[in-house]
Amino acid sequence: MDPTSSPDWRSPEAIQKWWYTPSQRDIKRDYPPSTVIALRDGLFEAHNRPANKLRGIFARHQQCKSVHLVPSVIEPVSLQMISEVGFETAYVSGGMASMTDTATNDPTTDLSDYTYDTVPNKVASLYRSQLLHYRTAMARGDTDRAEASIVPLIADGDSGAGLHTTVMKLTKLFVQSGVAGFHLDDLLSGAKRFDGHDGVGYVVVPLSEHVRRLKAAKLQLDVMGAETVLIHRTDAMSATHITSTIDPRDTPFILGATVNMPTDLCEVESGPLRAQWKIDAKLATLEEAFASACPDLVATLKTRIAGLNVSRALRVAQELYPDFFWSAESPRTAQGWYAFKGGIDCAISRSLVCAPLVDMTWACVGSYDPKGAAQIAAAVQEAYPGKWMAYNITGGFPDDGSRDDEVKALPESLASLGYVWQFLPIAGLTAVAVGVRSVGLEIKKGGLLGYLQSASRPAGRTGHPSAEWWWKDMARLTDMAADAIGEGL
Ligand SMILES: C[C@](O)(C(=O)O)[C@H](CC(=O)O)C(=O)O
Ligand SMILES: [Mg+2]
Repeated sequence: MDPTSSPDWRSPEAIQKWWYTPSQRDIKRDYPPSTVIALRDGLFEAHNRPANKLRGIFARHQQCKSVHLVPSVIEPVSLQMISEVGFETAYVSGGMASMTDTATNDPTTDLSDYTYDTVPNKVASLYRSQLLHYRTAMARGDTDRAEASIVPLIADGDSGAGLHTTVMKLTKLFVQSGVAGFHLDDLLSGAKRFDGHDGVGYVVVPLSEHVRRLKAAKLQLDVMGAETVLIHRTDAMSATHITSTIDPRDTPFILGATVNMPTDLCEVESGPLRAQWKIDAKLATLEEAFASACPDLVATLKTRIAGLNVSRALRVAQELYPDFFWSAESPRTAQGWYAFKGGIDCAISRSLVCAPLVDMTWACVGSYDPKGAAQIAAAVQEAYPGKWMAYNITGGFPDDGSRDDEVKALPESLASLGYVWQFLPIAGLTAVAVGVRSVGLEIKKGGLLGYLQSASRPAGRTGHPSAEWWWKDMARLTDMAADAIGEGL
């Protein structure tokens, strides 16, 4: 039955009851059901089956203390292969989408500067390909295969593409696309530098802005009656800058100059002068700077600045010790960004604020750090026992010098820390590259026979996308439709 035709669709009591169900009861909401009702459409568009399936998969892994390790997928054929070899979920990467499918067709680096329908469109085509595989498996009477074709997709929502209205539109597109879960991060879109030039790496937004992204997404999910899994991602671990100092929760991580420099950073030329400026300015957080300037009063400072943003905290510090110098303004970049001390403490602090707003937390890492993974897990699990957690294995890793036995044991060790989902964001692209290259080389070497031996016959033996599936299973459904429509006479 269409949920929108039920009186529950517009009943505050029914929404409240839904919010008490196991999938919803741990989410903190600050808005009443009446807001949700006011924003509701008269159409039901959520694909809750994959979302609920995903919830079941995570719950099972949590119960078994295992972690679900999955690759990403970049197109429908890979997705089907992923499902056939037994993966239960798949990741749809923004970075990989930006290299393969953007509205302008220009492959680019991973900057989330593509139009915000890019990843939802990718998800939609993958999801709809699953439905085709579901139909053909059912036509063969293979109900298990049909069910296994529905692989819940977890997608990259990047930074939400804008302020709250855009986040809500993006969320709506994701829900319409058939996504089972998606993540939103705390980055400033398009601002990454990959070479660390001038000390700029990842730029984060204030925690309050990230919280607004997550709340906007959850509100939209509520509006649509969607069970979609919402994932918080923080890039705090790699953050070097922040766009604003307004949020008191960011105070411990804002860096300032402890030396009163004759120029501000943005006034000096790029290059060596700029690098030297940073060395001379001796950057430190306000508390670190105060601890070395006036160690006796640091305990008092800590109590007095709790809950204050840096501009208020600086005033307090200068009341306590009038000679104290510290400036968050002078190290600002030409773009106006503030210097920021990213790292594990910041990732933990952000994860703890966001955990109650979402189903899963993820602190994005550039390489595997067992100690860091354990610290984050311990902090999140202590505050929110049973909160689902994700871990990514990105970049060059695991070919980073780790021993093979360490790499092999990694999923198990993550599982023991409480992680339930571990994913390989660029594996989909790498797998296509390796597969196509190896078949291509066989064709070059062996001609037609090379193709038969390396591609066509193995595909025929393993099922899709074999000629049999193409010409028989799928064609049978098309022919059935033609028969049903008849000759038009
Ligand atoms: C996970 C990620 O967001 C992605 O788009 O796949 C990227 C991956 C990468 O850049 O290697 C990320 O980690 O930011
Ligand atoms: Mg991404």
